[in-house]
Amino acid sequence: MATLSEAYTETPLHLQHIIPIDFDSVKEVPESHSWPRSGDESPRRILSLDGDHFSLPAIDLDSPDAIKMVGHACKVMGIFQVTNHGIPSSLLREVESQAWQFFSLPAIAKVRAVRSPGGATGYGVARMTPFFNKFMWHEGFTMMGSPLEHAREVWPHGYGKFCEAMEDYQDKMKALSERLLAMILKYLGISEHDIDWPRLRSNPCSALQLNSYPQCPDPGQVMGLAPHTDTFFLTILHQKDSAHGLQFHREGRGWVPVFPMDGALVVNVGDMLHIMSNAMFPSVVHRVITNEKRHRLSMGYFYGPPMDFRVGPIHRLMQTSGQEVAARFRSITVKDYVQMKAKNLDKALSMIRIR
Ligand SMILES: C=C1C[C@]23C[C@@]1(O)CC[C@H]2[C@@]12CCC[C@@](C)(C(=O)O1)[C@H]2[C@@H]3C(=O)O
Ligand SMILES: O=C(O)CCC(=O)C(=O)O
Ligand SMILES: [Fe+2]
Repeated sequence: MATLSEAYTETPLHLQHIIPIDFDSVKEVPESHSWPRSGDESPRRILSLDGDHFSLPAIDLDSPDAIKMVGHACKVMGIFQVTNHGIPSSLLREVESQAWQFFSLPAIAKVRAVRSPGGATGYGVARMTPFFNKFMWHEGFTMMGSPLEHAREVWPHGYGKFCEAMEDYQDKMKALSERLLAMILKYLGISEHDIDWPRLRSNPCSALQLNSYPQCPDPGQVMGLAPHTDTFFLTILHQKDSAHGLQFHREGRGWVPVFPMDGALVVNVGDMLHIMSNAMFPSVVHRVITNEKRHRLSMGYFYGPPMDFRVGPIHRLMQTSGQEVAARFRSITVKDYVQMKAKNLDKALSMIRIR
């Protein structure tokens, strides 16, 4: 069966710029990284916070109402926070510390772990970079399972702790993703008979992405991560301490900041859950802005179905109270959707939309 990395090898080569600039050596923002200062997409454009403090709901996963609250948050916002998620804080600290050690290395050392052209894992700019005419103030490190192959290039004699922490984190994130997905399906009234649940869980596509947003001399000019939706079912994000930067887009309100909450993880709906829920759950558009004083780190875990799984609106959802609801998307294999997204980014969803 094809793997997620194999799906990416078909991304056209001209869509690949890979190595980030050496942020330590730049004293002012180069033209290549300077985004328009005005307009909706400007990094400066945010929700006016005066008198309008908005905080993302934090759901206690151990609460008896957790299923209802998770489902409701998926429906109205497509993004929420969770507490009592079962990820030990010691592991979160260890992953932060390992990520920090990696991104603090000189550029020449990080490049030893660079993502190969057509590859999916390793160090580099965000995959979506070629869709924008400016670069982002960001560097990332992507893993799908063990990061050994890259880590031993960076630390030939000391890669053990990095690999151990990243593998343990991915195992625990996978379990949490399964738990959240099960809650979401339960909320939707979907049983194991309505969906091939064992196969869905058998060989999921997943990735861990470490994100680094170095401090920037002029944050209003740069974009940490440009607006996008995530491809898979859901993303679980951990933000290191209090440096904020993540914003999501809300119709009629603009860009809403997500302030990190100690001990909470951010969960957002991705395209595949949007498709399977027949657009009941929005695949939330989000972006990241940077800080002048703080270097920000985040870790995103992406969880989706196996590569050969067909995603489409769940049939059961289209038969509510005896009435047939029309499917809003055609079904597509995960592999084809990943490739479509790699070639078309935000146009991919509309390419499979029926109505
Ligand atoms: C599994 C993945 C999702 C992702 C591409 C990737 O292979 C690993 C990194 C992910 C990320 C993070 C930044 C935004 C994004 C659009 C990108 O360019 O790389 C997402 C990708 C995605 O969800 O499609
Ligand atoms: O760094 C963040 O807060 C968000 C990262 C993100 O959107 C991603 O990795 O897809
Ligand atoms: Fe994202």
